[in-house]
Amino acid sequence: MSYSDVAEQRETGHEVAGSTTNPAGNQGVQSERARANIFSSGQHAFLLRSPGRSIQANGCRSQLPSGSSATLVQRVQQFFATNHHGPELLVGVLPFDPQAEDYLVQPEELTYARVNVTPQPPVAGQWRVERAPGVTEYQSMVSAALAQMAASLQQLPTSSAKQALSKVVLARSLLATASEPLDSYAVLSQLAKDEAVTAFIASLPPLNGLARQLVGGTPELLVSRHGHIVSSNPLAGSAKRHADPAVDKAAAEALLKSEKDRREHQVVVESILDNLAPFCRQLKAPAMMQLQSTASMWHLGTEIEGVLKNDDTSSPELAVALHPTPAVGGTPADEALQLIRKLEPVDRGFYAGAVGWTDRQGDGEWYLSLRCGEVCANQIRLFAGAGIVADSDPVAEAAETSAKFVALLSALGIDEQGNPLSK
Ligand SMILES: C=C(O[C@@H]1C=C(C(=O)O)C=C[C@H]1O)C(=O)O
Repeated sequence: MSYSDVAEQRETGHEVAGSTTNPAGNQGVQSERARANIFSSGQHAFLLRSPGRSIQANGCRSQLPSGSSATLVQRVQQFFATNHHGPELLVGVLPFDPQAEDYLVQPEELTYARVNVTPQPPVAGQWRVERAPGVTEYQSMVSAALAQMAASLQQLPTSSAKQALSKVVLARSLLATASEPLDSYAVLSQLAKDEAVTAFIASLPPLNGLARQLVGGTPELLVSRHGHIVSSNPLAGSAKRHADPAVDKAAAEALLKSEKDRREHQVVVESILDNLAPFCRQLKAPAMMQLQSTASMWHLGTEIEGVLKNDDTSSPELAVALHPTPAVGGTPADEALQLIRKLEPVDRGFYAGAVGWTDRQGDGEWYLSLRCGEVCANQIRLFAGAGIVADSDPVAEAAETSAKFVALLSALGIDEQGNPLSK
């Protein structure tokens, strides 16, 4: 039985037998304490809890040989063709940069049962936060991107204006250092309070012998494949949420009407439809973009669904075809990528890449790794980005990145300066 079958049964309320598999054939859903211990023990661990589905994978039975996105489909195919023992599933992370190396493993054991997470106190103690780049530098990066877009448009004859650089997503990062080691599971437990997001923890390749994990709560589905159904839920165009319901509603309405945000969103939808079309015999997206929200942000969103032409098209193949979408990269993708490499001072690593799983049948789910941080010992590096289009305002774009940091910073119990949040 594939993961999709199990998840489908869960969703429809049927009892699921054998929700945990491991080599000894043992069954059982772990206690939350046991789960938290796994995440702090340094062994390989993976947890993905989306609004409808959960998957938890512990241990590393074998690692998929790492490589760039160009070889992912072939490596995954080869893996399932030659590995016959253990769970028929790979879980892990794809980097933002398609030329960088991914990190996927076949776990020792799997749990599909709904993961309930009890909020635990965020890390206590003192924090120091360093910005890279600083806010003023970020605004200069946005101005540089705007200049590049104008130049790109000027260099092309009017008939080719569509090929000009029209969107680039620029990110900034915060390195937060605590006075004691960080507990990724406690950070996840705070993020998971927001039922609108897909909460995740994924082990990353160790750095200088130290265990690292990516922990986050993402609102965005890059792509999923269940049987012959393909789904994607791109978000682009954002506004901060407000405690006052009237102000919050006004912010949402203004976002829905904003010509600049609608254009920013449309670019993403078009790119996804163009890239999915060759794989699909049916493909549909609603004519109108919708408002979608998390606890701290409003977004413009579109739910895209397609029917595959060929059942051999796997979820890694679809993820590679789409990534990086202009929700996290830009358009044209290559030019945007070059500009990101040139302007951003900190390598994105696995931020704005994807986190997810694929099984032997090719089913799988890949979420964009957003609203996340890379945890190592007593540090966490956070990233947040904003889509820059022709009439972007550098000050407003910097403010948008601050708003996107709120989810993670609140989970840590601090503000952007590292001061404790008042209760
Ligand atoms: C890049 C991020 O978010 C992406 C960019 C968005 C935008 O520019 O409006 C909205 C959602 C995400 O697709 C981020 O959260 O860091």
